[in-house]
Amino acid sequence: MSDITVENLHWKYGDTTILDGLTFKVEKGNFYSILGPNGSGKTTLLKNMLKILQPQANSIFISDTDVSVLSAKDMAKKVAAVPQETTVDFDFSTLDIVMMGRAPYLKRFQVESEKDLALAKRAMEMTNTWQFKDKSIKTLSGGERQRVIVARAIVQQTEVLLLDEPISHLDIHHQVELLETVSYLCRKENLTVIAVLHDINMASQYSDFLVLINEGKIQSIGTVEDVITKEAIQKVYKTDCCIIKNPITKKPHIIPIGKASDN
Ligand SMILES: Nc1ncnc2c1ncn2[C@@H]1O[C@H](COP(=O)(O)OP(=O)(O)OP(=O)(O)O)[C@@H](O)[C@H]1O
Repeated sequence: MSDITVENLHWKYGDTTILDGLTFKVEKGNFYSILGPNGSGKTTLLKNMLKILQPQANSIFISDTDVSVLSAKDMAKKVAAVPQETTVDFDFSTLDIVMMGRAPYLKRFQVESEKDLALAKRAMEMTNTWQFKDKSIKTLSGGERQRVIVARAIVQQTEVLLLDEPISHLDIHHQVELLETVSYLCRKENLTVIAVLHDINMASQYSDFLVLINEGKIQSIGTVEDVITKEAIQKVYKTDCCIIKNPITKKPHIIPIGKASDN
């Protein structure tokens, strides 16, 4: 059974159609990357899935539940998110920020337990952030903060993790570390991951499946070999490329050659 179903999802900003009847299914426990050019609607899709933007009824289902009717607290038990912008304005300790991931499970005025602290420690060790636990979140670098927000998402213990360009501020070491952590969660904890990525080669290496979006529509969905084709890159990104097999992982690896000609 599908874990997430998106069915004929539309979204407009004013009179401008951004999502134009998106329909696709996501299978539980897999790593999906969403690819597509700037402005194609990837973040708008994620915001609908998180109910930051209110989706129309019967357009997004998680484990057969229509998300449009879920309360904020119930949503937070099902879906965790790592947003594109992770700046925090408050002077909280890093550990406090991660512990906020437990909020959906606490009753009013209830304080966190030893179990909550153990979950936070585990998540921070997985993301290599435990050493920052007493530091103010405001003093961390962009990349360090990103990993802390991933730890907060992990302690939320949801079925689904959505990440919007999670590696855009990270150096290559931390990009690999973060994607390996997320892949590990998929495999070991049956977490369903949907990540918006711009780096096609990283997406190819770490994803089980890809969803390619163009102008608010699904261009293609499938295995990395199905989706990463010369023709699709040329059509969607207006870029000529050659595609080789990564000699180690055997996954498709694109090498851009130049801007595609207009005809
Ligand atoms: N609040 C808003 N009001 C009006 N238009 C918006 C708003 N947010 C986004 N848009 C427009 O919606 C379109 C899709 O934006 P979205 O952020 O979903 O694209 P994206 O695929 O995530 O792009 P990128 O790769 O550049 O992050 C863009 O044309 C954008 O300008």
